[in-house]
Amino acid sequence: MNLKRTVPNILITGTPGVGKSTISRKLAERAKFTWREISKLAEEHNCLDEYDPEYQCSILNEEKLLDIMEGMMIKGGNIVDYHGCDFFPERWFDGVFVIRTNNTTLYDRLSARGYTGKKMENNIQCEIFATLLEEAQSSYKPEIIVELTNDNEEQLHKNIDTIVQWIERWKEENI
Ligand SMILES: Nc1ncnc2c1ncn2[C@@H]1O[C@H](COP(=O)(O)OP(=O)(O)O)[C@@H](O)[C@H]1O
Repeated sequence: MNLKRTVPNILITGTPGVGKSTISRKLAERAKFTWREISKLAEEHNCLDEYDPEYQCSILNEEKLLDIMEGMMIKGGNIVDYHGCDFFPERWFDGVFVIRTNNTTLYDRLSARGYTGKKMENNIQCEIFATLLEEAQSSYKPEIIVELTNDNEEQLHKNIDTIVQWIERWKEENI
């Protein structure tokens, strides 16, 4: 059976605070795609295991979450938003957008969110070392990865336009 998608699936990834949710929400409205917010899906479907005191967050039951999402991803038109990307099946995604933010801006955004201490430090380091970009590069083909800087409102609008245009181009090339 040929299950070729007629609209792409998109992954929006990056360090917490870079603007994944903001971009995903706006993009879902513009492109009429479905926003699959992993943290919300995990909560709704009981995919969160015990609390990790070091990282100050609940541990995601990845296997369970992937089983739940499998059916959602078949038709395309999904925007998946998560601060990790290596555990998803590669075949799910046609485009992987890695969102980046400069460290000072990220620090301010995470402070406003109440992050302090080790949690703040880990996230800033994650951005400094481009951890998510590297993770994307080791998990997906280079031609489907796009890195976008998201420091201010102007860039936010530009990024949405860039992804909308990318979707249109994908459709022209794949239908
Ligand atoms: N391009 C941008 N310019 C200014 N503020 C932004 C921009 N993108 C996101 N923000 C703000 O930064 C904070 C973190 O954004 P959010 O989308 O929640 O990040 P993430 O989903 O990656 O954790 C929010 O307060 C959001 O309003």
